[in-house]
Amino acid sequence: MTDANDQSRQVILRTKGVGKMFGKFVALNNISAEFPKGAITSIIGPNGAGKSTYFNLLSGAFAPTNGTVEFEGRDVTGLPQHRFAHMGVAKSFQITNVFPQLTTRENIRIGLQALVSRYDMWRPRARLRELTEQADELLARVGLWESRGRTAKTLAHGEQRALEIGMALASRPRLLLLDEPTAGMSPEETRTMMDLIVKLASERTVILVEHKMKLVLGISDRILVLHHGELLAEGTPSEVRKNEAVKRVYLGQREH
Ligand SMILES: Nc1ncnc2c1ncn2[C@@H]1O[C@H](COP(=O)(O)OP(=O)(O)OP(=O)(O)O)[C@@H](O)[C@H]1O
Repeated sequence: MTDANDQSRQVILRTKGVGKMFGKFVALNNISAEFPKGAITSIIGPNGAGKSTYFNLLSGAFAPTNGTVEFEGRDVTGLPQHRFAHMGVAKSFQITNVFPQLTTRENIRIGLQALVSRYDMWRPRARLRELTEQADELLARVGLWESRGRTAKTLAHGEQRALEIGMALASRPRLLLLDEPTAGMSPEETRTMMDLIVKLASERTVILVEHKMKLVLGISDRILVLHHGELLAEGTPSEVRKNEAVKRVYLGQREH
């Protein structure tokens, strides 16, 4: 975790009064929040709270109906998704998004190849060697180097999610957005994924969506709590844990 004073000095992402309507339904209402650079910020809340909708606004998948999104001090509201990727924002989804027939290494290489310029077509062999080295480095970082020759479909669910994160890292993002990275995982896979997130956060900012509060309390620098599309609470894990409104929302839920 980073020092609290450092965090307050630099903000990588900010939303000002963002809202999202689906027809007449208000999925998200007037959310203003700041995401400190170099920190892990988790967005939590019960089912239907608006977490995924907020995630989609932060990653540029949706434009907000109202309000603005700023990345590194620049207004990026409504910019197309690929512009977010170019600026240094990468994301991974709840649903695993790997190429099942390809090997683990080939999957990562595809992520890297997306960054290849036309010039590289003239020196394919050198480029392939370079890509393979970079892919192996990324595979090691997400704990999959030993599985580099396996086809992705034979990997366990947790390993597929790690692979997807490896693919997201190929663009060397400054901000990594993760939507429920432990969804559907066993307790052991969940622990491995949490360790990986902490490791990755030492090199870049991480924003995480999660509906199980307990899971993120130990690893987050800051927590935002959404409920019925509103920002119910925000603060450090201990502040949020003590918050009466948060306790009420989570009370009686089996898994938190
Ligand atoms: N495309 C859409 N069209 C209409 N309503 C939507 C759409 N997407 C989300 N909603 C509604 O907006 C509200 C917030 O949904 P959202 O998926 O953001 O919640 P969530 O906190 O991520 O929930 P979960 O933990 O179940 O994934 C829900 O009531 C949902 O039904």
